[in-house]
Amino acid sequence: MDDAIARTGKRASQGKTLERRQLIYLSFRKDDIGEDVARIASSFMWDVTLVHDCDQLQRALKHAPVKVVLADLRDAVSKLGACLVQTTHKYPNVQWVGLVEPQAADSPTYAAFLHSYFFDFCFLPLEPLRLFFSLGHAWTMARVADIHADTVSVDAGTAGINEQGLIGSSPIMKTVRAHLKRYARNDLPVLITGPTGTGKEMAARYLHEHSDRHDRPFIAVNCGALTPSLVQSELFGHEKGAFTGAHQRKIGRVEAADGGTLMLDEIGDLPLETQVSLLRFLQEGVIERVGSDRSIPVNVRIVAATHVDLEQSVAEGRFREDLYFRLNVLRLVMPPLAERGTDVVELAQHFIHRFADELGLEHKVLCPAALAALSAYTWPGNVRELMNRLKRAIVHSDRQAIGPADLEFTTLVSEPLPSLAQARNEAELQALSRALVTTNSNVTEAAEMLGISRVSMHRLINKHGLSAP
Ligand SMILES: Nc1ncnc2c1ncn2[C@@H]1O[C@H](COP(=O)(O)OP(=O)(O)OP(=O)(O)O)[C@@H](O)[C@H]1O
Repeated sequence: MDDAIARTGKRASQGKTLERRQLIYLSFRKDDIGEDVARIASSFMWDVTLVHDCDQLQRALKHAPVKVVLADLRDAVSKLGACLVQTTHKYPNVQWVGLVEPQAADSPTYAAFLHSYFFDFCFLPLEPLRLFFSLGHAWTMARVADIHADTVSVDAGTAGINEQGLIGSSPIMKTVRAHLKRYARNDLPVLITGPTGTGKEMAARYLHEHSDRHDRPFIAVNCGALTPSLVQSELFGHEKGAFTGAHQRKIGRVEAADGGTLMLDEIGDLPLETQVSLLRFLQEGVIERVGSDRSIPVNVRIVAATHVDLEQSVAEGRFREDLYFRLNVLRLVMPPLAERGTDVVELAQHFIHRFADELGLEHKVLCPAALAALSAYTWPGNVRELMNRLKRAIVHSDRQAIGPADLEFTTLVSEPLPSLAQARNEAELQALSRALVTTNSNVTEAAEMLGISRVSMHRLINKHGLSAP
C-alpha cells in the first residue's frame, strides 16, 4: 500500500511543480506512529512537523502556513479539550483530521470532539491511502475557508461587519449589519423593532460604534422602567430643590448623551404625558432641567427601540402620532433567532467559551445531539434565551460535553438529515476513492471503472482535492 502512495505522490509531481504542503502531527504520546505518519505523508508531498503538546502546536501554527493538523486522539481526551478550544478559536480555518482507535469513536466524549472540531478521522492502524485522501480533502477545505474568510473581511471593510459585536454569518444578519453601517453615516433617527431578546440594544450600540460619535457617550434609557413621577427628571435632569428630595442638581440621561447616541429602549412604554416633552426636545434640540427655565442645547442621535407594534399603539391612542413620525425615519427590523439558520450554533459556540472565561470554569463542548437540538428549537426568547440556557448548562453540568438535557431539552431531537447534495457528494467521493484505490491511482483505469471520461475523472479529482496527476 505504501508503494501505491509513493506512486501516487510521484505521479502527482510529474509534469508540474506541486507546492509541498505543511502538516502538523499532534501526538500527546511519544511513540512510533509519528515516524510512520511523517514517512507516509512526505511521500505524497507533505512536510510534517511533529508536536507533543498544545504550546508546541501553537508555536508551529504561528510560524508556518499550516492548513491541516493531524491529531492522534489516543489517550488524549483530557489534554485535547482545552487545546482544541484554544487552537480552533485562534485558527478557525485550519482543518483537523483525527487518528482514532475504532472503539473510541463510540465514546460520547470522542464523538463530541470529532463532530464539533474535526473535518475527518482515520481509524488506527493507519491505512495510508485513506490518510492520503483525507489530508488532501482537508487541505482543499482549509483553502476554501481561507478564500471565504478573505471575502468576508473585504465585506467587513465595506459593510462594517464586526463579527465580535453582532454575531451571525446568516445572510439576514449580514444585511442587518450592512444597514446599520449605512445608517451610521448620518444622524437621522432610527426605529429598531423586533421581538424581545433579538439584540435591538446591541444593534443600537453597533450603530453608535460605527458612527462619528463613537468616542462620545452611548446612553440607553429603558423607558418602560421609568416611574411616571420621575420620568421627567430622569430624562431631562433637575435643579437642586426642584422638588422634595432633590438635594442636588442632577444631569438627565438626554443631557448625559450630549454629542453621542441616546437609545430610547421600549419607547412604546413611555407614558403619554412624557411623550410631549420628548417630542419638544426632538423638535427644538433643547432641554430644560426640572426646576429651571433655562434652555440647554443638546446634540444627540436618537435610536428608539420597541417590541410592541407602535402603529397599533398610535391607532389606539396610546402613542402620539407626531412623535411616532419623528422617530420612525430610518427603520430596522431585528429578525427572530429562528430565522437566522446556523447563527444559533455560531452564537452558542461563542457563548460557551465566553461564559466559561467569565465564570472561571473549564471550557466545554456541545455534543452533536445538543447542536441538533439547538438548531431544531423555535427560540421564543431569542438570543437572551439561548444565553440563559447555555449559562445554566455550563454551571450545572459536570461533563465535558454538554448534551440536550443540560440545555433543558427534554424531547430528543434526532440528527438532521444531510441534504441531497451533501449525500451525493459523499457518494461521489467514496466511488472515486474506491476506484483510485482499486486501480492503484491509475486515472484511465479508474475512469473506465466508473464509466466516465478521463476529463471528468480529472475534474472530480480536483473537485474533491484528491491531488492526483
Ligand atoms: N447577534 C448577537 N451577537 C451576540 N450577542 C447578542 C446578539 N444578539 C443579542 N445578543 C445578546 O443577547 C442579549 C439580548 O440582547 P438585547 O438586550 O440587545 O436584546 P433586545 O432585543 O434589546 O431585548 P429586549 O427587547 O428584551 O430589550 C444581550 O446580552 C446581547 O448581548
